[in-house]
Amino acid sequence: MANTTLRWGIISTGGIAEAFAKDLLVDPKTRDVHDITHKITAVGSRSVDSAQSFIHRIGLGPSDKEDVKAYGSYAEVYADHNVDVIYIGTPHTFHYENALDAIKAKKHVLCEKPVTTNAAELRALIAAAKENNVFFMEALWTRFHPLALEFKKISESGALGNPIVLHADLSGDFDIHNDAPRDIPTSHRILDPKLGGGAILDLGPYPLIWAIIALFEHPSNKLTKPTSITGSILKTPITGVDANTNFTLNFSEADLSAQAVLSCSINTNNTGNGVAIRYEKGSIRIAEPLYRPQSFTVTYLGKVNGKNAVVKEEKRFFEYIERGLYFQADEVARCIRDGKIESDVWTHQKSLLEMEIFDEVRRQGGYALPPGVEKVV
Ligand SMILES: NC(=O)C1=CN([C@@H]2O[C@H](COP(=O)(O)OP(=O)(O)OC[C@H]3O[C@@H](n4cnc5c(N)ncnc54)[C@H](OP(=O)(O)O)[C@@H]3O)[C@@H](O)[C@H]2O)C=CC1
Ligand SMILES: O=C1OC[C@@H](O)[C@H](O)[C@H]1O
Repeated sequence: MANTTLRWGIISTGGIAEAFAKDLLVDPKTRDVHDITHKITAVGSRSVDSAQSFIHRIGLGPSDKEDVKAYGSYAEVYADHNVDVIYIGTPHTFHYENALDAIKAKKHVLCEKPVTTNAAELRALIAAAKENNVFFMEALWTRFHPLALEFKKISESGALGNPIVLHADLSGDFDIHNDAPRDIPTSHRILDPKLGGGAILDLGPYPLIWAIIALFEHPSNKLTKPTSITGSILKTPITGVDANTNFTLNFSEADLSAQAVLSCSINTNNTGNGVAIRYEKGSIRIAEPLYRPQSFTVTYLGKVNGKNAVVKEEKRFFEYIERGLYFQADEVARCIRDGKIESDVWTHQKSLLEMEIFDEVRRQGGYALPPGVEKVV
């Protein structure tokens, strides 16, 4: 098969943009991928110095054969004819306007999670992507990991029966209470409500993605939305963002009767339990961290001497070069090559479901973002 080269323009020069750019530069052939190549042709930042320093940090410099442009604005990247697709790594509350600007410039877009601050913004972006005939996807990288693909196969094989209950938590202690000195300032995107701070928008996508794969995507569910969403939020008095959020989803519309119990926190660490899914005939436990697990254990239940017992247990391990952010980039490249405006794996519908759930959990928990932060309501 012919090799397709996708030319990336990177918007912003923060933590995840750097990790993503470095992963893009991992030669696909070392991962046994031969149909696509990724090339970074432009980096845009609010400061040209920052763009230049970013290019240097990711290992592409003036002496490099690659011609990478450093721009002191995002708009110049959208206008660059040597860019096919824009990667957006700005804080959540800028995703809508950055993605819209890129789409209007007829660029394809891969936008960090959470794709927007609410469902209304996302609906507007999906409409804009369709109108401009460009590819648009939320960067839910975990969905593209080989572990997730293998998990899905086993989960849907029928060997375990239908799923019944899923528990998943992703937490991180960001040291929000450490006053002397506070580890993160109140202007940090995790604490600042103007940047969509708090647990639900930042960490919530990860427990949710496992519920989406195991329950929403399960053939017995027939892609029906949760029949109920129940959310509970505990806010931090420091800035009023959600520190501890729990949400429960029931899937009982089609041929499934299953519940997801999900949670995320910014002031304590993970539980140590990862994801646990109990099925009619066994269970699957996925190791932490939920955004990049590297193993899962499948336990099969059966009858031994007439009693319920574990009849088989299998542990599967997965190794990735660097962080594994390139799997989603490969999907983007193949979709664009094939003329698609949407991934079949992480669809617009799934991102929309995610944002609708977060809207409802924030509504029930009383976490409203400051006026003007949500650009479409
Ligand atoms: N997929 C994953 O594993 C991860 C995803 N994320 C997601 O990526 C996004 C960014 O997170 P992260 O990289 O940690 O954030 P950082 O704060 O490290 O970087 C954000 C970058 O956005 C740009 N920016 C534009 N406007 C602002 C503003 N007003 N305040 C701060 N930065 C601004 C800056 O780049 P510049 O100055 O160059 O314009 C900044 O460096 C979030 O939406 C988060 O959810 C985060 C971590 C991991
Ligand atoms: O996407 C993410 O994954 C890892 C977390 O630590 C981070 O806060 C989040 O943005």
